[in-house]
Amino acid sequence: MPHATEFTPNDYPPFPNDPSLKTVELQTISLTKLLSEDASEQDRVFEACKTRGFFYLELAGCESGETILKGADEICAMAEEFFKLPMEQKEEQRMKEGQLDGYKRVGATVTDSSGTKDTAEFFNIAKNDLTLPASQSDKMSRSWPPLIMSHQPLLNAYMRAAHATGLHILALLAARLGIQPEDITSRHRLEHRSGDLVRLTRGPPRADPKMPEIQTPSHTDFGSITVLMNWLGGLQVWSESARKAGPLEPDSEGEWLWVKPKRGHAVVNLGDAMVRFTNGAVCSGRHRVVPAPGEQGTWPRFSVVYFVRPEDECILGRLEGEGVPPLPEGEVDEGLTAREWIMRQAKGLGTQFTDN
Ligand SMILES: O=C(O)CCC(=O)C(=O)O
Ligand SMILES: [Fe+2]
Repeated sequence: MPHATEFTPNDYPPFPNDPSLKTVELQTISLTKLLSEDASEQDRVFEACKTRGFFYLELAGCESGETILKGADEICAMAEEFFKLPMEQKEEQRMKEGQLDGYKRVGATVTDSSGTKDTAEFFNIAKNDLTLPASQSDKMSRSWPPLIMSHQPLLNAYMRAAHATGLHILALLAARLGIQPEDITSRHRLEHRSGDLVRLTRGPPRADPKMPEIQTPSHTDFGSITVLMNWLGGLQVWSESARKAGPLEPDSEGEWLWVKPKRGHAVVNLGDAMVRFTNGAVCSGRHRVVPAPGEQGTWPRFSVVYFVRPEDECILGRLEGEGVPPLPEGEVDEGLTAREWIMRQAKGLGTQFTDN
């Protein structure tokens, strides 16, 4: 029996307690402690970012954390409504060539070199549009559906909290690497154009108990830092930390490990831009999404992701800092802008921008 209301996290069964499911051990970092400049919490986050590039962020106890925690539930209820709209209405919001925002239907992305299609749909909502004051709605890059516009205050508050949280973490990593924190913050100004967005994703229940359908294919995130809220299992990380970007297949021996969802916590991970800025001092972990294991897999899986990305015109290259390794003799940065990098990676991930 399909579930009539799909996003009901209080009804979800727990992640299975099955020793054959290998899970990853991630550090749990308190946002409240980070915001109060707790040095040992900063040490732990720095360590997590130098190794796997993934950690749990405990959200309770501070205003921005509570905004994310409560906001994600409300945004997810909205996402359920959005994905229930007739396909023609969703397709009106289709992501077109050269765009990062909009709707991507099931199957628009290939997940492997033999062309297997993805099974999740997502909707990307642009930070630059939803954080505009109401008097400037005419400056929006597209006409967002009424469902989104009626939630603008919620999305605006969420985006600002997630952006500020991400930047706080990036700035402290910079400081630990001897990079001027302003060298990071000046490249991620909220009002400036960037590929920042909220992504709402819906993956269907597991169709085949053995073969995991791929909801989101293997990738590293393109931007600087990602704040992910999810309620069901399904996210997996590649066991070997790598510092090389690029879809689709992992380039090292290893295996997929489940990331257990943890109530009250975001999953935070670094993206490729931070690897570039730090010339590999920190890691951008490879991950993918499959349907949740066990009983959890009978539910559709939703996630709400905020991507903090560098400003469009920012050059992705090594920043100066005593903890940042030098480029090899004779090597220079490619000089790509963040926009060029993100568009290139989005294409490489296999997103097809076709009408069919
Ligand atoms: O849905 C998730 O849990 C993560 C999705 C993801 O990795 C992405 O959209 O980049
Ligand atoms: Fe991702």
